Amino acid sequence: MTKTFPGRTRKDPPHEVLRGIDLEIRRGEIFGIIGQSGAGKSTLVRLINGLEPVTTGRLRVGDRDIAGLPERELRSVRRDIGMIFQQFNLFRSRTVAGNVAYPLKVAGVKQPARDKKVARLLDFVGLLQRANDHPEQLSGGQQQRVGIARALATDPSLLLADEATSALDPETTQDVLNLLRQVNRELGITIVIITHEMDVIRRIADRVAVIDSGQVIETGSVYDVFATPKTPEATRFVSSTLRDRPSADTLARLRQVHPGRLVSVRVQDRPGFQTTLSSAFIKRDVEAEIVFGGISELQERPVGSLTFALTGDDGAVDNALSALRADEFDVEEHVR
Ligand SMILES: Nc1ncnc2c1ncn2[C@@H]1O[C@H](COP(=O)(O)OP(=O)(O)OP(=O)(O)O)[C@@H](O)[C@H]1O
Repeated sequence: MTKTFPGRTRKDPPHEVLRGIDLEIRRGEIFGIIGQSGAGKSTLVRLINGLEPVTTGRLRVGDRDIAGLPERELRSVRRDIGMIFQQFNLFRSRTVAGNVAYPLKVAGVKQPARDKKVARLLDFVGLLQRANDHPEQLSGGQQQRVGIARALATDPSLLLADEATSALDPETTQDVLNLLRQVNRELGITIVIITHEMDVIRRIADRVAVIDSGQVIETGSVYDVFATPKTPEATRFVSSTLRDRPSADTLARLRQVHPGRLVSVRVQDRPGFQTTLSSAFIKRDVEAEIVFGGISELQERPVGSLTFALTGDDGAVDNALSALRADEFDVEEHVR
């Protein structure tokens, strides 16, 4: 699908914000959408939610094609979608319980069924004791928990989280992500999480799409995108969280203390990875010293990269690198 906004004035050209978007989000998964500010993430959320019409193409939510649906039917699509936001968007004048009760009231749920449901939701998010407090008496993480309880009130099958942890500190972020995982695993709710932080994707998502300038430039399992990013943009996002590649400053420092050629090799989850790697150097009398690196685990498989200073005959180093590349090792030489 595509989305184009008209120019602000008649003279301004139309603004094509999303181009050729071709995505499938599967029922029951946690799907991450990552991109820089302005990439078009929020617009995509507004399309999925039926708040903005797509310009061309099709958009199916569940078993309904929502492109071109009349407002009345869109409302019923929206009832099946919960939303949480960066700034929580709670009513300040209502209590915690009042905030969670609100969508139920709108849906016509009468007391005492409403009170019962609110209590169950607050218990689920761990805030039953705070039911009568007002949002400003709660921490940011607790306010987002209220946001989650409110989003779940109408039993949606899809939850859209737009930068839901961007206003939170790292520890609180982890708590909220744990709660979202619980929502997904225990209640079977599909979650679409929009973020500019690769760390959030790494911690929670099953699959991810990287969007850049309104296009999906990469999509796949979180492991695959982390282990073998294919575009410079995805590589940048991955490095921002794994910190497994030396920065330009670090490279300059490494060059001062290590005489050899500096080469980074991406870690792969395959049997004999390390043996094959080291024997490629040993066989050719190339000395390979690890000078930088980071290996971590993702979905219980190793990811990361190792940077070597290679010393030996120049031709032998070239041979070793060619042999590794031929064996599908991802090798990057840091040329001066
Ligand atoms: N109603 C609109 N009319 C015209 N242009 C719009 C409209 N809404 C969004 N845009 C433009 O679409 C582009 C993408 O915006 P969007 O908010 O979707 O990006 P984003 O990836 O969510 O970024 P951020 O994280 O900063 O919100 C921006 O250039 C924005 O100016």
